[in-house]
Amino acid sequence: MSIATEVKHCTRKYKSAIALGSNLGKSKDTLQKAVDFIQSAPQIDLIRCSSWYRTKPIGPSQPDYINGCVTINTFFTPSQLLSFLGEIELQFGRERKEKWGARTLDLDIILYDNLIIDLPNLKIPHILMRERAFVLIPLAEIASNWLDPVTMLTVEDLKNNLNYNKDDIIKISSC
Ligand SMILES: Nc1ncnc2c1ncn2[C@@H]1O[C@H](COP(=O)(O)OP(=O)(O)OP(=O)(O)O)[C@@H](O)[C@H]1O
Ligand SMILES: Nc1nc2c(c(=O)[nH]1)N=C(CO)CN2
Repeated sequence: MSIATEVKHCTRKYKSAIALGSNLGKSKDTLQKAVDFIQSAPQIDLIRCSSWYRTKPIGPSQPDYINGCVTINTFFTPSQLLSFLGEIELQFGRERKEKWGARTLDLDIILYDNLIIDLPNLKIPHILMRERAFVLIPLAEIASNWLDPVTMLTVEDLKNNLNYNKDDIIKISSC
């Protein structure tokens, strides 16, 4: 297990997994454009993009989501990556209203190398990743062997441990 309270400066690229979600507006277009944005950053190389899934909302009553995941190699530190993703969310008109409420775009850092990051505004691995089918199913498609540094289980193992209704998460298209 590798615990880091912060990575101050990257002298090499680190692998990271990002979850994307949207349930307001033209969600699939938004997500596709967000992937274009992510890969246009000089500090980022896109490795893989999962399929897109239509998923039932967890939380308050709201429209279905489109969800997916990407893996990247990046020179961004975890905090720089969080700021970069926050800027993209804002560009797509994201407003923070209610917790777990509807949003045009949500970008979460799920994993960053094999590091455990515990900052006030940033927890990696994402604290809810192990219970979210809408994260683990797309992520297992593109990074099944990645080890969660907290449980030392692979993404595939975590996915297989999930209890979820198969009708609540439907693959709709490739990235
Ligand atoms: N791994 C992470 N990825 C993205 N944001 C994170 C992470 N860990 C902590 N945060 C913090 O979570 C804050 C709230 O995020 P956000 O508004 O997207 O929450 P949410 O999408 O409603 O809920 P959830 O975090 O459960 O998906 C962000 O401002 C960020 O500082
Ligand atoms: N299906 C689904 N449900 C959610 C999602 C999401 O991306 N997909 N995001 C949430 C808050 O981040 C809350 N609930």
